[in-house]
Amino acid sequence: MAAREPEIITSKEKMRKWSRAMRAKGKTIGLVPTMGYLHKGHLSLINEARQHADLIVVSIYVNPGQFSTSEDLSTYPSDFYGDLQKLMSVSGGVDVVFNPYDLYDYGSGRDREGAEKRDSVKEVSCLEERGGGHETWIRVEKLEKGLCGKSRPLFFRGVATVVSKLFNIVDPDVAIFGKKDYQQWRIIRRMVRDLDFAVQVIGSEIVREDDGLAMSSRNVYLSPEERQKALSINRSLSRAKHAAEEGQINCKKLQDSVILAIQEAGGKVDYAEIVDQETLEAVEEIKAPVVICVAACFGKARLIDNIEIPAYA
Ligand SMILES: Nc1ncnc2c1ncn2[C@@H]1O[C@H](COP(=O)(O)OP(=O)(O)OP(=O)(O)O)[C@@H](O)[C@H]1O
Ligand SMILES: CC(C)(CO)[C@@H](O)C(=O)[O-]
Ligand code: BAL
Repeated sequence: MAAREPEIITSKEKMRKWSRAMRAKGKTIGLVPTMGYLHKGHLSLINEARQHADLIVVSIYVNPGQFSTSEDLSTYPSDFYGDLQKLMSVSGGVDVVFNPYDLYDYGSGRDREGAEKRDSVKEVSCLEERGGGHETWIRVEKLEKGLCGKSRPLFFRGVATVVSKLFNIVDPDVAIFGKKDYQQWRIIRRMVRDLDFAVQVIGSEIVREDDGLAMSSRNVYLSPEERQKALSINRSLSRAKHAAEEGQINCKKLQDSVILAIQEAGGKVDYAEIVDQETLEAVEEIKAPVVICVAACFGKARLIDNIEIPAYA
């Protein structure tokens, strides 16, 4: 099939018009939210979206509201034209790339309120630091607290808020998220349920490199040596799953084995926890379906990965 160029829409007003026009024609819309620098993991989400919707919108937006001021917003990798080439290679194509310039631009009513308030707030995201006056945030209060939320306390606030904005603008029937970002997927599902968004949220399986490393835009930060060492993440997760299959249901023992393997490879473990798949609460023994979630740094790359384990006991 000939490569099809997606339409590029850069303003929220045009995006909304397109979406309304398509819905008026009876078309269903699938949204794949991304921050760009696309890889095969992203493309798998598009393929999944194709199974559920007539038209596909891929958003590419590096959201300042989910980065703290000490994180990598300014160096986050991007390659918009490379991304377009990749999107054109997807079977069935992509209808729209939504690459907004005005997501947090509210027109002439802008003020510097966000910046002025900065001193009184302990943690601010890059969005507030810039001071556009945005002050409405969505918090998924319990699910956002553990795992990545411990070291990135504003991250999920930023994600839930920007995803809500995208849902309001694109008005999709279906949205696809990768299970690599397991906590993010669970948070979006809970937000959609709790706030009655009319969007079906689908979690799509993790896509890995041939050697098992979970694909991630931030893998580009790894030196060849760090990349080799980072394989300890997936390998230790697979070993822990195997041990659970063999009857080891003590979570502390399993977690410790994962932490040790990553540390021995030179990684700095942020967390390795076994949690309930739905509530993300820590469990002591595997009796119901769990997921082992890991975040670890190799050099300047902070990588996350996980493995689901059904209950064996
Ligand atoms: N290897 C993967 N397999 C499946 N989905 C993925 C994979 N990597 C990313 N995704 C999904 O793609 C969507 C967009 O993610 P994003 O653009 O942040 O990419 P990323 O590779 O996760 O980047 P980062 O390295 O910054 O975390 C998210 O829903 C994410 O879970
Ligand atoms: C969902 C998302 C696009 C929101 O900015 C981002 O967190 C991501 O790429 O996973
Ligand atoms: N994949 C989630 C985006 C982030 O970690 O900033």
